[in-house]
Amino acid sequence: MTTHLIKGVSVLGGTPTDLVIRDGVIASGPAEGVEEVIEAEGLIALPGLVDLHTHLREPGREDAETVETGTQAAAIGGFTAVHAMANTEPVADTAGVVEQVWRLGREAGYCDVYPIGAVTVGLAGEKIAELGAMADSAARVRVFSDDGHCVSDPLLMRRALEYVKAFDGVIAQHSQEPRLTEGAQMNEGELSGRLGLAGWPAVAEEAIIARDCLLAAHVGSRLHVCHVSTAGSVELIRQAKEKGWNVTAEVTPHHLLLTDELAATYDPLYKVNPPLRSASDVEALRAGLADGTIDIVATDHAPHPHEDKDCEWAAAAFGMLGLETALSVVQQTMVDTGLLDWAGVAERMSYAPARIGRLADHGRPLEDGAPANIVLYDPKATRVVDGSETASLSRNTPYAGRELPGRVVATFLRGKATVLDGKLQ
Ligand SMILES: NC(=O)N[C@@H](CC(=O)O)C(=O)O
Repeated sequence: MTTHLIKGVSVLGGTPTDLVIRDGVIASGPAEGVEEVIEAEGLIALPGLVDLHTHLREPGREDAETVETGTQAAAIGGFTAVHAMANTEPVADTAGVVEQVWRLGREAGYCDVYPIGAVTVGLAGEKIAELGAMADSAARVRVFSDDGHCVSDPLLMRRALEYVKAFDGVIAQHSQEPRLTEGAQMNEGELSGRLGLAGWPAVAEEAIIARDCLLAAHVGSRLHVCHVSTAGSVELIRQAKEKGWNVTAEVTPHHLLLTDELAATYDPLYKVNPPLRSASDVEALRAGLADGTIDIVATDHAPHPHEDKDCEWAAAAFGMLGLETALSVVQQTMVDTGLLDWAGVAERMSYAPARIGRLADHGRPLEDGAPANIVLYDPKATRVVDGSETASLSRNTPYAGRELPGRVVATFLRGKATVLDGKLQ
């Protein structure tokens, strides 16, 4: 394995220093035997990013994404670990499917893949899946989610929360009261009325979050709230944390930047679950992420082939790409606004998601002896996003034509460069 010297890099935005990567770890002592030097003046080194919420689509929808293309997109975005959501075909609700996804990730070699197990069989919300078998499998599943669907039955949710305590698991809930969102197309408000699209009320998200926080506290288990999108949700999570309950939460990059005003274009690129919300929700999400109420940024990378997006709004699939642009959007919304420093970004995009997923080798400070999972990032670069150039198999980025700051220059997975000079290796 190549020994790298990264010269003059600013670790988490601190004073420039040299980093040596030898035999897959960050090495101490003099830079002996260096084979490749990376001049990193002006670049920031962060621990490899960890995504708790990625849709890789394999098995079943390899026309939208495969484990290989999705992890290539992840590496380009600076990620060294992704959690793969369970809504594949077949659903990842057995040890066999999660092991298949885990193995495909290892074979591709761009990024570690940690499969998420479904909470209920077939995501149908009727019967608890084989959570223990998935936890005991080679994939060592710790995160369980029916994402795309809410575990709406309170008794099933209670049982799932109780069940995962045995192996220190967590239920990642897609908080959406189904009866309140039947046929919903976009955020409920004055704009949905004007556009004639069925509204998706904030309370549909908030009612489930409130219920689940109470359930998690009642049984003493771990709850993770997926893609928080409203100001009211932030407030509920704040209250749960004040009470000391074991609740964590994520926000997506798109909910930190984009608003429901974009639905006025009727362009399904902006159709997503949960929907883009109002400017005041965006402000509350940014504040919640800054003060730690929301623990992490997770991409909810949701690739869809063009035939599922290139159609009228009501018929289009929900979801947007996120892996390749996440760090830039976080820079624009949180760092360039003064809400977070780079250490704060490392906490929310690497350390904390690794803790929630119980990952040992990711989300570690860039210290001697730590696995060399590293991203080198140029915060001064800018680019206009080209929607036709994605490592992802799909093209449904909501940022096409938008100028975003920053550029991932290199990504290292256990000392092996997966990206160098912005290009996949
Ligand atoms: N987030 C999305 O808009 N889409 C997700 C699942 C979902 O509907 O939540 C997907 O799998 O496409």
